[in-house]
Amino acid sequence: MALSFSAKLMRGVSRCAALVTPKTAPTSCRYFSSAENSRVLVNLNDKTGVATMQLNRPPVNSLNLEVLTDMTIALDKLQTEKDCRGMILTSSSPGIFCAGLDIMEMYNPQEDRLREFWRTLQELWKMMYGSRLATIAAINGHSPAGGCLLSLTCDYRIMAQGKFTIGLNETLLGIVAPFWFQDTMVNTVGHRETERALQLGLLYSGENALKVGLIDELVSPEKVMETAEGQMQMWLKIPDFARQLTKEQLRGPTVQKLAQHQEADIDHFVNFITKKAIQKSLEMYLNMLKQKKK
Ligand SMILES: CCCCC/C=C\CCCC/C=C/C(=O)SCCNC(=O)CCNC(=O)[C@H](O)C(C)(C)COP(=O)(O)OP(=O)(O)OC[C@H]1O[C@@H](n2cnc3c(N)ncnc32)[C@H](O)[C@@H]1OP(=O)(O)O
Repeated sequence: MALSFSAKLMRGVSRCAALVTPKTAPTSCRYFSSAENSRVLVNLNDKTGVATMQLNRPPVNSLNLEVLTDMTIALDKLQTEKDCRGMILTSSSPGIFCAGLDIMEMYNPQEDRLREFWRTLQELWKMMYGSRLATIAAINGHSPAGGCLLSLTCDYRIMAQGKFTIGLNETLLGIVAPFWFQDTMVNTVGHRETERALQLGLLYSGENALKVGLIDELVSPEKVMETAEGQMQMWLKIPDFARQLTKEQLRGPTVQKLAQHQEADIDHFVNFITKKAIQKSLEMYLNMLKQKKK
């Protein structure tokens, strides 16, 4: 019998439930996952109640099924820690926050895995967008497509200055951002800017992202984490209950919309991605990425 998503989550939680506390760790800092080969590195500072989650899948932190699953498990675990109040999402590879979904998950896919991949992304998005935690994205590098989406699920975004770009560029790959990607963008920058950005597949510079409100602050790369930590202190001055209910009122309807159409959205995604023309577009985009190096 197929396991429900939550059953799979519980299985995953029990597999990685042991908290690892390396001898070198400060006593206030608990490591949920610190092995260098973990795809997601998570630690919780018991003194501040703030967790840090680092994407750790070099070279570009593209999101495959395993990374999405690990993030979902880690977030679930943090949310059940009653003393955890905030989370900073960042990357262990300065220069690349996240290259978005792993295109290899969508290119020549096996249908079962493709379905599981999309469902896991949906679940992660729902958990992140509706999280009881105050969440801040410390965007320390490029953040296209799914990378931009991840940052948009946070309550506040701080990006590193430099040549990095951010945006929902799906149309450049010949694919379409689904309604819940669009909703997240509309809720952040408004309808008109989303129309322009998504149709053109705009990748914004940090300066332009700041102008349209896609990010909240643009700071030098070495200041990204300390700015995130400082900002988090402000968010945590607000009583959790009041902040969480306010977030729920503002974001709940958007989360509910996906929850109500989740199965149809998976069918739609699978039908769309497996079309010959879409596979051709993905192939051309992958070739373009490879050519760029030569
Ligand atoms: C009508 C309703 C429709 C319903 C739904 C239908 C459709 C579904 C929509 C799906 C939504 C999709 C969301 C996505 O996130 S798609 C992914 C989009 N991502 C990108 O466009 C980013 C592509 N990557 C880059 O632009 C660059 O890699 C970079 C992030 C700027 C970093 O540049 P650089 O440091 O120069 O690294 P390289 O380009 O050399 O990359 C290193 C290797 O990594 C491979 N790579 C890069 N990105 C990805 C990726 N997203 N997935 C898989 N692989 C990736 C790249 O090819 C290099 O590989 P190599 O070393 O083997 O050559």
